[in-house]
Amino acid sequence: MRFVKGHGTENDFVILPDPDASLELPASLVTWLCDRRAGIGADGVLRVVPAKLSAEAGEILDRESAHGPRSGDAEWFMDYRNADGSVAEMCGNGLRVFARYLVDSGLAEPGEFDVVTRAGVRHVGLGPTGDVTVEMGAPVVEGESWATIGVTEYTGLVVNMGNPHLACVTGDPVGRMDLTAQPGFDPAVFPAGVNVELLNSVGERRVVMRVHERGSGETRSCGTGAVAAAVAAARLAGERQGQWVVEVPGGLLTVTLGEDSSLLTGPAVLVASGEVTANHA
Ligand SMILES: N[C@@H](CCC[C@H](N)C(=O)O)C(=O)O
Repeated sequence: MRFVKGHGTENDFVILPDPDASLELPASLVTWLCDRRAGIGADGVLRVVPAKLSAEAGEILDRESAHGPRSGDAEWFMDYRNADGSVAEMCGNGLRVFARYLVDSGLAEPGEFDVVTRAGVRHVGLGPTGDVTVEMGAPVVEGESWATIGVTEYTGLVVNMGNPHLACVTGDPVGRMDLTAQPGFDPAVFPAGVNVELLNSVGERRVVMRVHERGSGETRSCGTGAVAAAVAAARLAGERQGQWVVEVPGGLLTVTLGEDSSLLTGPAVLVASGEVTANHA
């Protein structure tokens, strides 16, 4: 099996090209690929599938066609899996790395194009090298909820980015928090689990964020989480739009909040490629 390894602000992925849509991805294969000792090691897997060969992508494109002609142009479907093998709707850093892979491998021209994700069609923009920007859609704020870390409870904003987030702005320094275990959360609000972001405001339109991701544990960055964090910080500052810098353990992301949209910009790099023989249980 051919693979490429890449990361976006150290949120890392195993990329699996699947040009004829023949690759099966049982959870056991994904967890083995993502295993940092027994496998390649990653926070998730990105399967690269031609949209026209994927029934799932076809359904998404049909559903989206009402939103405009652009969606029909998407050539590639990003099949994203978390490190535990679970399927997620969307991955912002993954999509930036996915786009970088398409351009670097000659499957897409530098510039702008669309990619199908389970959360819908997403527009990406990138040059032959450098940062990648993703149009992340409109963040949907669905009220407030709580998360617990140890005995401490944090209040946060429920933000739907296609996938579920709870973004908690706090005065407790996030650098000192123990995010090794899944934070407690309200299963009535998040029946399918949640990605939990903890953040401190550290300047004008600048936050420091750590995240515990559903299905992957603590990661060094989360793109959808960075947008959710910017939305929470903006609301607290009485703002709705503008550009926010989100410092994550793996680097810096820029989030631009618009009236009905959001953009995520940051680095996306490919670091290795090779052949792997699946020998998972
Ligand atoms: N790291 C991703 C989010 C990946 C999916 C998430 N763990 C979920 O289950 O919703 C990002 O960069 O957005």
